[in-house]
Amino acid sequence: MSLLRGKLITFEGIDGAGKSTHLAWVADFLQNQGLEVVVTREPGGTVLGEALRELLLDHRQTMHAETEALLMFAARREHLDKVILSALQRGAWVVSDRFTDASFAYQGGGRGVPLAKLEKLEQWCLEDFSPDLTLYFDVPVAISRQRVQAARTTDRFEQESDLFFERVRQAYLQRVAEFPDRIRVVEGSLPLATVKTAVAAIVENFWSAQAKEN
Ligand SMILES: Nc1ncnc2c1ncn2[C@@H]1O[C@H](COP(=O)(O)OP(=O)(O)OP(=O)(O)O)[C@@H](O)[C@H]1O
Ligand SMILES: Cc1cn([C@H]2C[C@H](O)[C@@H](COP(=O)(O)O)O2)c(=O)[nH]c1=O
Repeated sequence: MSLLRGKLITFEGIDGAGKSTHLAWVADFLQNQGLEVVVTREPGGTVLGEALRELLLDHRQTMHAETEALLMFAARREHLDKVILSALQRGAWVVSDRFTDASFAYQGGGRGVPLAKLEKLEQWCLEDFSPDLTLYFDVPVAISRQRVQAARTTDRFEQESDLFFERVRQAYLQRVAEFPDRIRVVEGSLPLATVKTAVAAIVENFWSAQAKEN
């Protein structure tokens, strides 16, 4: 993994936190610095991953919480193999809408899958690999619910209760406390322009630090 020349930036947060809205802008910014940028998402990013996504998000499906966790990590293993590692090895920067933190938040916090089991899966699938920078968009559950319901028909996760999303949010905040150097918090409930300024500051600082190192 030490031969990787590119960087992985991940976007995290509960549904409707504003990740996708800002991800496109970040990809444009990095491209304008002359970088090759690969935009991807989880679950998904590969043919198999997108097929698993269809099943995982389909509100007609029911599955055991640990089955859900295993499918998330299966999709991630494929994503790492087919998209992320090869891109990083050739020097591209990868911007992913969600990655492993989501499994700890949704399957761990939301569904109650023991963290020790998720840690084992993470170690198995990723070994010592982790994102270089994570932007966590923090929003109160009530705001995320309003945004999702206004924007589209809801999927299997989005149909979960407010209590589920409170647990997911708390689990994300626990990840923030655990990985303070990697995960940066963005106040996603502020007006769009203010959020964009905050995102820009984080990404531009990260980019400048990397550019100075090389
Ligand atoms: N800061 C903001 N203020 C007001 N509305 C916002 C803000 N950020 C995003 N939105 C709106 O909220 C909705 C959800 O945003 P977006 O799709 O970016 O969220 P997301 O985190 O990617 O959600 P999901 O994980 O469910 O895909 C969109 O309609 C978007 O325009
Ligand atoms: C990677 C990952 C995702 N999820 C959940 C979180 C979201 O509700 C959906 C993905 O939908 P989005 O609109 O693309 O955000 O999947 C999860 O539960 N666990 C995971 O590891």
